[in-house]
Amino acid sequence: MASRQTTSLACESETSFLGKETTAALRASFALKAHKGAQVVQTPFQPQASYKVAVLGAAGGIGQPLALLIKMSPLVSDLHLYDIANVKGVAADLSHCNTPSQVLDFTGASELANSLKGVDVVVIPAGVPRKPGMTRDDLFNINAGIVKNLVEAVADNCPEAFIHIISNPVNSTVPIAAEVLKKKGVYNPKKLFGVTTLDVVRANTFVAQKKNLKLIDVDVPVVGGHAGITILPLLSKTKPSVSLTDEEVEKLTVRIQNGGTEVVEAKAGAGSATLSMAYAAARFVESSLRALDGDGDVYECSYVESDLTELPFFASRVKLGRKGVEALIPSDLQGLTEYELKALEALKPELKASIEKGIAFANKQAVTA
Ligand SMILES: NC(=O)c1ccc[n+]([C@@H]2O[C@H](COP(=O)([O-])OP(=O)(O)OC[C@H]3O[C@@H](n4cnc5c(N)ncnc54)[C@H](O)[C@@H]3O)[C@@H](O)[C@H]2O)c1
Ligand SMILES: O=C(O)C[C@H](O)C(=O)O
Repeated sequence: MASRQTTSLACESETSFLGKETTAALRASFALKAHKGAQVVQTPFQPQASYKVAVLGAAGGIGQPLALLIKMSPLVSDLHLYDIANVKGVAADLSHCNTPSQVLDFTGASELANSLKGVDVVVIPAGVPRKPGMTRDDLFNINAGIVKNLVEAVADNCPEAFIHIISNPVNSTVPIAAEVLKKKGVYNPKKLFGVTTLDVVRANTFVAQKKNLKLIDVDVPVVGGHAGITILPLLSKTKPSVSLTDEEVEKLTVRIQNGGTEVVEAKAGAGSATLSMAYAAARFVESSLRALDGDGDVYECSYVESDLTELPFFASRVKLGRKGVEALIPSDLQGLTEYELKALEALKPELKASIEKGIAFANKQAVTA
């Protein structure tokens, strides 16, 4: 939950997930030429700063709409799109949007290193999605190796970058990435993030619908991890504070935990959440860029190395700054309801096992030089 309101696109108010100033700048960039009578007036547009963002898995269901949303950010000067196939057309298409960033395409392992040179933020949605009946952990066998290889390349080519891991199972792929970075001697826990923003986006949407609140106002912290019961929305910490019956809490919690499965089932074999995920990931990218740009008031939930519980990785609200995670926010975990405390204890064994599975996988693999 970014401290600036981030829950709705610009249509509802001046403020969008891109932030008020950014939204205004974006509008300006969409209207570079304003017609004033017969005269064409150029509206100058200056990005506030210029950051390079790489998307690995950019031709996929998440990658394409995510690339579009990142292309709309005035904070981005260069957008690098990498995939093992089909990325040339995506980049050609996107490059025709008259927003400031230049788009470059990179196809296949031989172009991976170049896609990462000088990059400030790397977003990784590469990998296979779920089909009905599968758990996120069922993706481990394929996606663990993909994430390992990509993070090795990140370590070699842009070790200072913020790394956003989207590929599932996030509960395990983030610990895998950490181990890979450690083996390469470049691990900075402040810059490695599991993207759990979609859980917050869902929680905000479902609570606002249930309580008939303006979406833009609702902010629910979601902690734990990103799979089933490890997703723990702290409804008692909702802002503005809402009054919910025990039955409402139970129903909302289960719906938020099953949000991904809801989409997987509706798509009936054609993949998992892509559009809402792209929206959520773009919000997290924008928050990271604002933090890099010196905004001192950026907060998001993310799955990071943590000492808030006995688990080495845990999703919580974090303060983002130029150097990555500036602080974990412990206050959300204080004064929990009995329901939340029980759910927090219940999620720990599953999350612990997923973390250990990721670490064990990474440690039995050879590091690619
Ligand atoms: N963190 C979350 O909240 C969240 C939400 C939705 C989906 N996901 C996960 O994101 C991942 C991607 O989902 P999707 O719907 O975009 O899948 P998709 O199959 O549509 O796209 C995946 C893309 O990754 C590419 N790819 C595969 N191997 C690669 C490699 N080695 N290097 C680079 N690119 C590679 C594919 O070519 C494809 O273009 C899945 O693992 C899914 O479970 C996570
Ligand atoms: O549910 C999935 O498999 C994709 C993603 O993790 C989601 O929460 O939508």
